[in-house]
Amino acid sequence: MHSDSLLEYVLVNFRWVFVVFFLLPCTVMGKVWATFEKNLWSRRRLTGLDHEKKVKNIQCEVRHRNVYAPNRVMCTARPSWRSMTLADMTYKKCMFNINVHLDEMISIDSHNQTVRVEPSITMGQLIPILIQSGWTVPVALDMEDLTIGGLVMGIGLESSSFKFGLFHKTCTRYELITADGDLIICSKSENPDVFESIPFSHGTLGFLTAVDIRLMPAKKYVRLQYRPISSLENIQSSLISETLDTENNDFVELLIYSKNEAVLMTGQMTDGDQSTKNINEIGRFYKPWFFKHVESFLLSQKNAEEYIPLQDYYFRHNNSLFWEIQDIIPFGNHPVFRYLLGWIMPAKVALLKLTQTDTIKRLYDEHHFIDDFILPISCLKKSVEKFHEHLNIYPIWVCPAVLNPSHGLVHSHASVDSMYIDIGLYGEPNVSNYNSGIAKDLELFVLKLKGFKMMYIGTHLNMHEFKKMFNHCLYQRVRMQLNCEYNFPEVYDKVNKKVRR
Ligand SMILES: Cc1cc2nc3c(=O)[nH]c(=O)nc-3n(C[C@H](O)[C@H](O)[C@H](O)COP(=O)(O)OP(=O)(O)OC[C@H]3O[C@@H](n4cnc5c(N)ncnc54)[C@H](O)[C@@H]3O)c2cc1C
Ligand SMILES: NC(=O)C1=CN([C@@H]2O[C@H](COP(=O)(O)OP(=O)(O)OC[C@H]3O[C@@H](n4cnc5c(N)ncnc54)[C@H](OP(=O)(O)O)[C@@H]3O)[C@@H](O)[C@H]2O)C=CC1
Ligand SMILES: CC(C)=CCC[C@@H](C)[C@H]1CC[C@@]2(C)C3=C(CC[C@]12C)[C@@]1(C)CC[C@H](O)C(C)(C)[C@@H]1CC3
Repeated sequence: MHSDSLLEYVLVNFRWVFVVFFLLPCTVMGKVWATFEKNLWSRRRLTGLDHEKKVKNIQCEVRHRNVYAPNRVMCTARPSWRSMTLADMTYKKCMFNINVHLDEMISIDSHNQTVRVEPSITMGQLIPILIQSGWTVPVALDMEDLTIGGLVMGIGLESSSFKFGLFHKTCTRYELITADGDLIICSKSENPDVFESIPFSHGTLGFLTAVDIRLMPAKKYVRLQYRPISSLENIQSSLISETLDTENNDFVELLIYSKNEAVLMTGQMTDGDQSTKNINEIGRFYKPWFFKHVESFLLSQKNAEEYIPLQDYYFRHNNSLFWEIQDIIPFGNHPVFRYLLGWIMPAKVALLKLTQTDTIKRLYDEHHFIDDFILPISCLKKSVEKFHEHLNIYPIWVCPAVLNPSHGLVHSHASVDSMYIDIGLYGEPNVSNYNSGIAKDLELFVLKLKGFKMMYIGTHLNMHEFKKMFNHCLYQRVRMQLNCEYNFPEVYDKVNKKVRR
C-alpha cells in the first residue's frame, strides 16, 4: 500500500490511535504552554490602553484594505480550523482577512454588574476567572472553545436560556469597527438599530472589538434534579411546565434517549450548607461522560438529586463533545481509559479539525448528521416524531430558550416573548434510506413550523427561504447605513453550504 494511503487508512479506521497517542499529548502540551505564557511572560494585566492600541491596529488594517484592496469584501482572519464548525469556511480564501484576534478580559464593573471582554476570549478562559472573582454570566455556554465574538455574531444558548434568552440578550454594549474603519459604540441607547442587528450577523456589519456582558453573583453548586419520563406527551408537558417555573428553576435541560424515554433535568444555583451531601464533581477526569451518567437514571427509573460544582455543571458536555467523542474514541468512557488517560481529555477540537483528512470529511458528510433546530416548544412532539422517522439518532439534546419579538434577524414570531426549544441531533442516522439530501427537507420542515436553525453547520436553504427564516428588514437598513454593501458579504454568503464544505 502506498504510504499516503496507509496513513489515510489508519486515520480513518483507527482515528483513536492518532487521537490518543498524538493529539491528546499535543493538547496537554498546548495547555502547559498557554499556562506558561500567561503566567510567566504575560504578567501584565490588560489595561484600557492596551485594548485601545489593538483596536487602532485593526482600524489601520481596515483603512489599508480600503485603499489597496477595495474590491475584496472582508471577514476575520480566524482560521477555519479554530472555529466550532464542522465544515471549512471556504469563503475566507477569497475574502480579505482582517486579524481581530483579541482575547483578553478588559475589566469587571462590580457596581453595574458587567464584564467587558475582547471577542476572541473563550468560555473556557472567561468562566474560571469570573467564578474566582465571585461572578458568573447568566448564559454560560457548555463548550470551552466557544468565543464570545462567535456567540454574539452566531447565536448561543444554554440550559439557563429559558430564563435569560439567547446569549446576546445578556450583552449590553458592543464596540464595532465599521467598513470605513470607524469605531462605534452600540447599546440600547447608542446606535440602537445597529445594536439590534449585530446578533446573528456573522461579522457582516463590522468587526467586534469588545462586548459588555451582564454579570450575576456565582454560587458554589447547581442542585440538579434528574427525572426519567416516558411518552412524548408527558415529556412535552413536563418540559413546558418546568420552563414556566422561573421562580424555582435556574436551569432546564432534557435528554431524549429513545422515542418515548427521556430524562428531564432542572437545577438551581445554590451555596449549599454544611449538611450538603451528594456532591458530584462531574468535571473530575475519571468521572463518566455526562450523558452516560444521566442515562443511568433512566435505566434505574429513579428520580435523583445531586450537587454539582458550578463550573463542572457549565462544562458538563465538554469532555464528551456532547456524544460525538464516542465515534472517535469508542472506549473513551471505559473506566480503565478514564483512570489512565482521562486526565488528558478532551482532545482540542481545533486540533481534531486541523488533522482530519478529506476522507474523514467525506464520511462525516455522507454518514453523519449534526445540526440544531430551534422550534416553538409546542412542536416538540411533532418534531421528535419527524426526526425519529428520518434520522433515528439518540440521544437528542433539548434546551428551552425564550425568544423576544425584536426586529433582529432571530426573533419570536409572536408579538410577545415565546418559549422555543433547541433540538440538537448529533450522530449516525439509524434509518436504512438515509442520504444527506434529507438535511434540506428537515430545514424546510423547520421553516414551515416558523422555526430557525443554528448556522455553525451551514444551510441548504436558498436565499429566498433563508430570508423567510431570518427577518432581513432592519439588517438591510443597517447595512446601507454602515456602508457594508461592497465591503462585507451578506450573511447568506457566509453560511450557505456552497461556502461551508
Ligand atoms: C498544529 C497546531 C495546532 C495549534 N493548535 C492550537 C489550538 O488548539 N489553539 C490555539 O489557540 N492555538 C493553536 N495553535 C496556534 C495558532 O496557530 C496560532 O497561535 C494562531 O493562529 C495565531 O493567531 P493570530 O490571531 O495570532 O494570527 P496570525 O497567525 O498572525 O494570523 C492568522 C491569519 O491572519 C492573517 N493576517 C494576519 N495579519 C493580517 C493582516 N494585517 N491583514 C490580513 N490578514 C492578516 C494571516 O495571514 C493568517 O492567515 C496551533 C498551531 C499549530 C501549528
Ligand atoms: N451551545 C451553543 O449555543 C453552541 C453554539 N455554537 C455555534 O458556534 C459558533 C461560535 O463558534 P466560534 O468558534 O466561537 O466562532 P466562529 O469562529 O465560528 O465565528 C462565528 C461567526 O462570528 C463571526 N465573528 C467572530 N468573531 C468576530 C468578530 N470579532 N468580529 C466580527 N465577526 C466575528 C465570524 O466571522 P468570520 O466568518 O468573518 O470569521 C463567524 O461568521 C456560533 O455560530 C454558535 O452558534 C456551537 C456549539 C454550541
Ligand atoms: C447548540 C449546541 C449545543 C451545539 C453543539 C454542537 C456540537 C455537538 C458540535 C460543535 C462543533 C462540532 C460540530 C464538531 C464536531 C462534532 C459536533 C460538534 C462538537 C467534530 C468533533 C466531529 C468530528 C470531526 O472530524 C471534527 C473534529 C471536524 C468536528 C469538530 C467540530
